[in-house]
Amino acid sequence: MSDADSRRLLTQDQHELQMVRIGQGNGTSSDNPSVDTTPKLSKRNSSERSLPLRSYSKWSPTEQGATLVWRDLCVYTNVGSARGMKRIINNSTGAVQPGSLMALMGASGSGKTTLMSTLAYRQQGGTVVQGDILINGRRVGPFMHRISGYVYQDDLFIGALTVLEHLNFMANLRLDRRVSSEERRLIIRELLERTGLLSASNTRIGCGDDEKVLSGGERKRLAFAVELLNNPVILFCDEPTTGLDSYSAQQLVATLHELAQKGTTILCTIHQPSSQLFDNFNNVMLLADGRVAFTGSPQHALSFFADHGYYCPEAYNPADFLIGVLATDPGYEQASQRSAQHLCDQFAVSSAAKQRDMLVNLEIHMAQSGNFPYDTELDSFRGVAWYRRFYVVWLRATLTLLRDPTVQWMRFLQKMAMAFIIGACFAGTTELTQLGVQAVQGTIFIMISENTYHPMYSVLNIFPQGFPLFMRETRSGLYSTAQYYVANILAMLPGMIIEPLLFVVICYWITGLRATLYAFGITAICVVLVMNVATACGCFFSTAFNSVPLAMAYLVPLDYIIMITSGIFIKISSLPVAFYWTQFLSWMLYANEAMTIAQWSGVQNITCFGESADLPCFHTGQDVLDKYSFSESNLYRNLLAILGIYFGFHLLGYYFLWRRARKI
Ligand SMILES: Nc1ncnc2c1ncn2[C@@H]1O[C@H](COP(=O)(O)OP(=O)(O)OP(=O)(O)O)[C@@H](O)[C@H]1O
Repeated sequence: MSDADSRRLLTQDQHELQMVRIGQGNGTSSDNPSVDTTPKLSKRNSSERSLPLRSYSKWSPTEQGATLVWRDLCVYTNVGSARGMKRIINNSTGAVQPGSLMALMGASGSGKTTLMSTLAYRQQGGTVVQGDILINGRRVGPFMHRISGYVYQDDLFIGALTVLEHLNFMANLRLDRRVSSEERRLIIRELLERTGLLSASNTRIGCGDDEKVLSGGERKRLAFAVELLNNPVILFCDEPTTGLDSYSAQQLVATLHELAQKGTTILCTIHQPSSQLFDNFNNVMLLADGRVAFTGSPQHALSFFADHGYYCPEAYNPADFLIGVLATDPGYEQASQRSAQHLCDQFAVSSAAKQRDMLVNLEIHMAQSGNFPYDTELDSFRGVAWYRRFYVVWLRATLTLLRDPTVQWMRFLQKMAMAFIIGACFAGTTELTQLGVQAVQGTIFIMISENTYHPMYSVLNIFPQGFPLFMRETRSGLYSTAQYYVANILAMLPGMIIEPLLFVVICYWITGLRATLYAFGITAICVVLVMNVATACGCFFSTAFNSVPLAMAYLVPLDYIIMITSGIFIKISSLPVAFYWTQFLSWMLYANEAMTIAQWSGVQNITCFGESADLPCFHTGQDVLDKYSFSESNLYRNLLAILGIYFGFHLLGYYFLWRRARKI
């Protein structure tokens, strides 16, 4: 019998629904909730899981396990100013108890990810949540990041790191500050063993085109290992088996089952699990278009569907059957939506729904009537100090830079090659003659532009590329936007000093510019500042725009403005009034003036053209400075101005990153 046929079979006689217990094996024995009869559920001892209701005396998910309930939950998302808000989750009510492994299933687009991320307090920015979500009677809040783990559908890692390094960084950011480094090492080792990653601990995670990278299954297991670091009492997994072969998927779900048996509450969205995989779940919630079509045990799901005319054929995968009934058939959209909605209506008035509501109402009642301190357990956690977080983020950014040849080494080699080429082109031309003046000014301009354009464009990708991971980690409270931004800038800084310095050393001496320590020092300082300010400008554009092409589209006109006002192409005093302000942004102008002063200050003996006394001639360095409207007294002002622009761009860069992080 085909799936479509089975879906259309109507029931002959309606069975009375069996009472569905929410949380198989967990009897709701506490009829008198005022008595604290709950045994302390050591999270790691499944034999003590007989009583699901928490104690009334205190709030302690670690001891009692986490009971997650939600009632009348609606989630709306903003779909643009013209279309307003779209309801994605529609009056959903449900409960998951300690020790249960619940599968959240439904057709694609039914709202599984949205529901789960909302329950985990990790919903997208711009969504509006209505209704109650409680953990052991306490409304969910930022504390969820501390007591829960969330394995995302798409794994995001820094490919340059090894498995062990990644776990170390995460342990440093997530674990209590009092966990010693030896304990941390043992925790990581245990997790590597548990997730079968021990042999891959020194393998680079990789990012696809690397030679040695983790397989899809290993990446998934690494994502799990990270989430298990701080021993979460509740674990959310978004399609953890997608992309895995059946053996890896089976192993992964078996690990989840084991975890659940030890008392962890697990909620897991899953796509078309095999029958064998499906057997591991002791609870299932079925969604159709944001509504709950069923919640309870998988066996009861099948009998509920059968009661309403949908028989699962023998030897047919029950998970496929349940999802198939709720899915929209192409060509029969309205009919299949109507039948799914009908099932949702039937479930809403079923005894299974009433049983679920009892537990949910009891938890909400306890939340409203209970009078016990909530924060005692959370207060005992000591997060990592801010400077330690900063150090870890900086170290990670530095390692990433060092290991990514396209960011650091290629650029470095290219810069050295350019220094030799420029030096060779101008070698022997920078004499104290009229032609020498042109050659010196040309060398200065080339040195400035070489250290402006390439660095500026090469960092455009830095923030967009790391943005998804940054968002995920910053939302989990691992670090702040400021820590991330400054750590990344500081990680780049050594390269941004060493690279231009080597460039100047090579280029300056090959071209034969003015051989005094003063002139060389000022030139070197200017070139270092120019490279840093250009990078700061690139960072600003990379945080202000969503994509590199968009950032480039706006950066190119700015480049021209800065170049035109560099003092080489037009005398600044003759700029049209409308463009007069542009010179204040031009670090090329400030650097050009400072480097020109360093080359020509105090020079008295420039040789004139021999042939004609009528030709214009620079006799002294002052003549050269006058030609460009430069003034010796501006030297230090120029250096300070470049520094000012540098900080200005970074402040703007930080501001835009902060703004984007807040919006999403
Ligand atoms: N930010 C958003 N803006 C507009 N629509 C959204 C947004 N987020 C989710 N949706 C819509 O809400 C519905 C539910 O999305 P969700 O990702 O929760 O479904 P899902 O069941 O997890 O799907 P899948 O199994 O394919 O991952 C989809 O129709 C989706 O297009």
